[in-house]
Formats: sequence, C-alpha cells, structure tokens
Amino acid sequence: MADLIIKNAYILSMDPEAGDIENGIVVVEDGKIKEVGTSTECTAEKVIDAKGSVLMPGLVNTHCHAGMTIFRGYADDMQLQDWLENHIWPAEAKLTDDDIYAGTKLACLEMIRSGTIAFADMYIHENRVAQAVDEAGIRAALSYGMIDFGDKEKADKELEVGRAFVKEWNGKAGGRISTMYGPHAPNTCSRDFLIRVKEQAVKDGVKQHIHVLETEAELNYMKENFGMCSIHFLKGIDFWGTDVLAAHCVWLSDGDIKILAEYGVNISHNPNSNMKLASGICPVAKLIDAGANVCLGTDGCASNNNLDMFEEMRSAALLQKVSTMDPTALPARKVLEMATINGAKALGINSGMLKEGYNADMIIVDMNKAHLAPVYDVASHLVYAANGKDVSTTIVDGKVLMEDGKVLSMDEQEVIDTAIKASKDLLDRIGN
Ligand SMILES: O=c1[nH]cnc2c1ncn2[C@@H]1O[C@H](CO)[C@@H](O)[C@H]1O
Ligand SMILES: [Zn+2]
Repeated sequence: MADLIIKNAYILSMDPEAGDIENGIVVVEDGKIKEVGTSTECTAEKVIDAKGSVLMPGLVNTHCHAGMTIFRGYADDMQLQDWLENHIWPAEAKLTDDDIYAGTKLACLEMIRSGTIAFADMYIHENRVAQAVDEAGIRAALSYGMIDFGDKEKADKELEVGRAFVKEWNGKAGGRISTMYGPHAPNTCSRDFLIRVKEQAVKDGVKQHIHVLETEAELNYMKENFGMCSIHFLKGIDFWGTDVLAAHCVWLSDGDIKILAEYGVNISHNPNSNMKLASGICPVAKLIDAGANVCLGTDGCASNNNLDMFEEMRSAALLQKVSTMDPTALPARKVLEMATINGAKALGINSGMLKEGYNADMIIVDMNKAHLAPVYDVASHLVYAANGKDVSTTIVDGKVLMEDGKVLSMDEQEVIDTAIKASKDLLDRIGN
C-alpha cells in the first residue's frame, strides 16, 4: 500500500514530457513520487481530494537568511552599505542563538504556508538554523556565513566554524539538510580566504553560496582594489570551477554573463530585495539566453520583507519586462521553471518536478478564489494573480506539513509568540 494519493488535481508537473494533466493522480511512497497519471491501481493510507485545485512542485527559495525574519521591518528604506554596517550588523552582534532559532522557526512557518519546500540559507549560529529546519520538516541547503575582512586570525576562526558546520549537518534530518560553505562576498572576504574556502569546499565535496555583484559599490571596490570586477576576479582564482550558488549578480557585463553561463554557475535572482535596496536589476533574460541556470530567492526578511515566492515570481517577470521594454521577456512558464526545476538543480535536490522517482515535495494551490477566476491558463494565474496564501497544502519528503490551511509540523501560535517576544528582548538589549 502506498502512503499518499492525491486525486482529481489539475497537475502542473513541470516535467517537459508529461506536461499538464487534467484530473490527475499522484501516488507517493517512502517520500518519493511513485506514479503520476490519470488513474492508478494503488491504494494508499491517506487520500487527498484536490478537486478545483492545482497540484505542482513546491517552490525553491535559493537565497535566504532565515534567521533574519526576526528583523522583519527593523530597518527599511536605506542603501545596502548603510543598512548592513549601521543597522543590521550592530544588531546581529546582539543576537543570541535562541533568537536565530526563533527567527528561523518563523521563517519555516511562513515558507510552509506559502508553498516553499526547500531553501538555501547563509547565516550565523547556523546550528540552530539546522535544528529549526529539522523540526519544521522543510528541506534546506545551509551554510554558515563567513567574513574575514582580510584579518588572518578571523579567517582561521571563520573557516573552523564553517567546516564544523558542514561536517556536522550534511545529510542530516533524514537527508533533508545539506550543507555548503558560505563565504559572504568578494568585497567582505579576502582573496586568500576565498581560495582557502574554495579548496576546502572541493575537498569536502560541497557547494559554495556567495553574494556576488549585488551593488555598484561592490563593482567599484573590486575595480579599485583588483583592477577587475568580481566575476573576473573569481575566475582568476578558479572559484567558478567549483559548484557555486551566486546570489544577486546584478552588475554584469556581457562578458561576465558568458563566464557565468560557461561555468554553469547557479544564479539566484532576488528581485524584491534588489528593488527595495535599489541595488539594480539582474539581466535575467540575457543570462537565460546565454544558457545560465537562473533561479529565484527572497533574500532575508529584513530586505524583502516577506518570504512569499509567488510574489518573487511575479516581480521577476514584471521587472524583466519593464527593464528590457519587452513584454515577451520572461513569460510565466519560464518563471515557474526558475522557481521549481532551476532552484532544485541549484540546491542539488531531486525535486522541482512531479515525476516518478522524484522527491514528493509538492503543493496544492486552491483556485476557488475571487482573484483566481476565471481560468484560461493555470501558469498565468500562478505567476500573475496568485499569492502564497492560496497554498492550501504543502508536502515535503512525502510528509504533509500543512493540510487545508492547517500547519501540522509545528504549533503556529507558539512560533509567532516566541518570535515576537525575542524581538522585544532584542530591542531592550540593543537599547532602542
Ligand atoms: O542582501 C544582502 N547582501 C549582503 N549581505 C546580506 C544581505 N542580506 C543579509 N546579509 C548579511 O549576510 C550575512 C550572512 O551571514 C549576515 O550578516 C546578513 O546580515
Ligand atoms: Zn543575501
């Protein structure tokens, strides 16, 4: 007997061979998809009737600082450098590991509610992030964010913490957690440090997660100090020769785009954060044309200010259209690919498609809503009209984490109350 059957769904499989299936059935066994079709011989312990709903692969958030959910709305309307140096970093210095656990629990709750099945994270006290992910039931690729600012002693310490984290958590939570190295950015990490981290990542067989060319200030800094941009600088130390997830990539030349595509770099596009911090616009359409793997992320909640990947899909599409003055740029299906297939590829997980053998990481979107009627094209609604609140059911690794709007893997009110209390205590400590 199978574990779970979902029937009567409009299946948006994202599998190029199967396409969309009306009135479809998905069968789940041992956390994997066993069958996708229009009928089945199987019976299951649990059956969900998804009539009037869309069943699709859950969304993958490829750039996040989940613990920063505790800072939602803490410091808005300023430049990245001012925001980080004068507000976020001083506040982070006062964060306890309990605060980060509380913030990450809240982030996981919000992600499960809005249809995200996996996320990539870079933050501090990452052990507690991993604990929260383990308990919440979601999937994640986690990294400890390392910064050395050219200080050799700090570099040694940071790499030690990063290494310990990679070793302790890779493959944990029944395989739902993977680990990466997280050198923060080319303008906050020294050249020597980036080389050491890269070599360690290759030795340990894990990926690296890094911010790259988020701002024009970074581009200017790199040109002044190294006589070249971050993309060429990282090429020079063979950083791109390893498996990399690069967030933002806003300030790219046409030559940079070629390099990123050629090396198969995974690029996490974060349109809402880039708009809010006025960082600029990632040339997504050009990157895709060049053959690069572009996926989507929200960034942290202090620069977004939510984790709703449906909003991110809509923003990504609209921003490319207006910046290229071409309404055919980034059509709905392409954006859905970025949020599912491409994101799963970037994280190295077998999700992002509803297909036999893939992880049963999927969501049900309720289409019986005023703002989703009538329906001509399901993909259009998912990108241009829906939002995260339309997700009724979220399934990760075959486990139902939310069913019909009720979160099953955690006590929702307790998670919200704990985060609010932590934010108040934090303000007292900061002295605001
Ligand atoms: O958009 C961003 N650009 C650069 N750094 C960021 C951004 N958002 C958060 N952080 C910072 O990255 C570190 C990760 O460990 C944290 O210090 C976090 O505040
Ligand atoms: Zn970031």
